[in-house]
Amino acid sequence: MLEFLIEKKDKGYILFTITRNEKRNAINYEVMEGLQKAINETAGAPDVKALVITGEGERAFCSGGDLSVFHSLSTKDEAYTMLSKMADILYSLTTLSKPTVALVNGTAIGGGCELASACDFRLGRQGIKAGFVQGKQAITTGWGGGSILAEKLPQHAAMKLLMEAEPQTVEYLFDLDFFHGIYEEESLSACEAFLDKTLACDVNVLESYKKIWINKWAAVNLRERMEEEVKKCAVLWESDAHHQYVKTFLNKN
Ligand SMILES: CC[C@@H](C(=O)O)C(=O)SCCNC(=O)CCNC(=O)[C@H](O)C(C)(C)COP(=O)(O)OP(=O)(O)OC[C@H]1O[C@@H](n2cnc3c(N)ncnc32)[C@H](O)[C@@H]1OP(=O)(O)O
Repeated sequence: MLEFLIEKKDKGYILFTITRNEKRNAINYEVMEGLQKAINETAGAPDVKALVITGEGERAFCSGGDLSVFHSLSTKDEAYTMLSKMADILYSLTTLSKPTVALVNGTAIGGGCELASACDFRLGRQGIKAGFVQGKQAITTGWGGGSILAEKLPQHAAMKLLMEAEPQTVEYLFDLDFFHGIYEEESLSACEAFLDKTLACDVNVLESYKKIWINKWAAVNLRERMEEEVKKCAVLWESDAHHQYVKTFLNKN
């Protein structure tokens, strides 16, 4: 069964859905490939103006890395290979030439929050929670999401989220400017209403504006900072404390 869906919508955007509800939309290697494909298709299609990312069902947007797959990565070097692969994808998502939306329809945990941070806009469904919980798992954001968050949020807000490592309510995250809208209606309708005016603009206009931020992120060496973050996480990954967390989670479930 395919672990993701890429749909071109009539309103002029591509919808990427992780279809692993039974694993709370955790990211494995297949989802990584799918995400890169959706990014490339959005960039390459002249009639596509935006990319929207979401998760199947209502339970989870994305529960981060698939621990049932990644638990086999025990050394720093093994972890680095996986972490840097996803960091490359998140950088290409961050710097995609068109606007991007994380449609956070359910819980977002760990790498799920990194994925959302890489999007230009984040919409959260009423009642959901999201958290950069990596700190409670004896690691840090391993896909470069901490550096991305530092570009998107004021310093105090980004630091608080990363250093407290707790799932927080959508209202709390809206107040910190992590979410740009809270919705109660059906997810796609809420997203289309949010994007309505943007999708009415010419694609060249959208790309020109997006370039302002792409240039800024290049000037502040975002890619290099993400790489440093990945390397630091890879070192923590091989600690006993992190392996113990993963073992406990997998045994509990
Ligand atoms: C690895 C990269 C790293 C980074 O660089 O950022 C990270 O992403 S670290 C974060 C890793 N993710 C987690 O620790 C999240 C773990 N999951 C949860 O805390 C919870 O599942 C949930 C997301 C809060 C949802 O809770 P709930 O709705 O109660 O579902 P269950 O816990 O019962 O899970 C159902 C089912 O899904 C499996 N599952 C959930 N998350 C993952 C995951 N990340 N990887 C693999 N499998 C996952 C869970 O094991 C259950 O499976 P079954 O028992 O077989 O039904």
